[in-house]
Amino acid sequence: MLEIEGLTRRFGDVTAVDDVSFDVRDGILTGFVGGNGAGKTTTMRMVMGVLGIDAGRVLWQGRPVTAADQRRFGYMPEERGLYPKQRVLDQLVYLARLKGLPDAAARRTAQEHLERFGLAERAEDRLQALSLGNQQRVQIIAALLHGPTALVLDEPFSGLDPSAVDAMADILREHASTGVPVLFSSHQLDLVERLCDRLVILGHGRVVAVGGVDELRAQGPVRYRLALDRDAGWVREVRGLHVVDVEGPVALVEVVEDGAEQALLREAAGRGAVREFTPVRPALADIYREVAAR
Ligand SMILES: Nc1ncnc2c1ncn2[C@@H]1O[C@H](COP(=O)(O)OP(=O)(O)OP(=O)(O)O)[C@@H](O)[C@H]1O
Repeated sequence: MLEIEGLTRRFGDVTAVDDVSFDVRDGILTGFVGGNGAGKTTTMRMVMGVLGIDAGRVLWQGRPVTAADQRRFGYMPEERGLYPKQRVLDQLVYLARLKGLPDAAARRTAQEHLERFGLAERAEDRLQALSLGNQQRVQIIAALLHGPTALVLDEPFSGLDPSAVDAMADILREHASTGVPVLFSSHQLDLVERLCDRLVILGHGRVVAVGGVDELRAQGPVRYRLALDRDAGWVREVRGLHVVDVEGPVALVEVVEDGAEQALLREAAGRGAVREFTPVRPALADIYREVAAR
């Protein structure tokens, strides 16, 4: 397990990361989300030891992380940083060897990963000849080649087409299922919701929410969808509700005062047929908007 304890980093007057604490647990996919400039990249850089820490510490398996531990992690930095002019396979073999794999094993694992990401035919191309999405796939492979003990990935899904997103998601799940802790940042909340077990939401350098996706969703507003056989515009008059949307006979409302949903249902039943009255779990995007606005 990776434990991040009170990490803080300032750039001049800006406190980019301010007393940030959370765990990245073994065998679990942890999504790291937050608006532009929230401090995700800065936090990941400190975890990987490529940026100095002003306060706080990073623990790996219960003790302060060492450079040797960090070398065994798989890291996909925001700035990427492969060599555009080098051939794809040569580059991956070189990187795998740097991580300590013998030549034959390095070649075999690089080829297997290229195959998996649909890039086997591009192995002899220079990186710069590949599309940006394919360059991104190569970058991901570079982080995975050596059988990392933890994964720290900065926006691994950005720029990928849907089939590469699926391949990437499968690979992250696979790594997690072998007990590896996986932390990845993303702006794609639908993807994070689909993929993650846990979530850390950062806002202005601070942790604003952390927990299981279902747990966070359960803390969100309680909404109901009401479908009638006639216009539902009158729901705006019901006390204790926030009307999110009304379109003809269908309304989406949020309960502000306990019990308001019962009053709503009674009123609806008195006015005609109720075709549907169901609780709606808020999407992660709604939770995110709510906590980010705090
Ligand atoms: N090297 C640096 N020098 C000065 N300020 C920096 C530096 N790196 C980051 N910052 C500032 O720190 C804050 C956090 O930036 P960071 O890149 O960590 O956020 P982020 O959550 O990764 O954002 P994004 O989603 O846009 O990539 C921002 O205000 C940024 O301008």
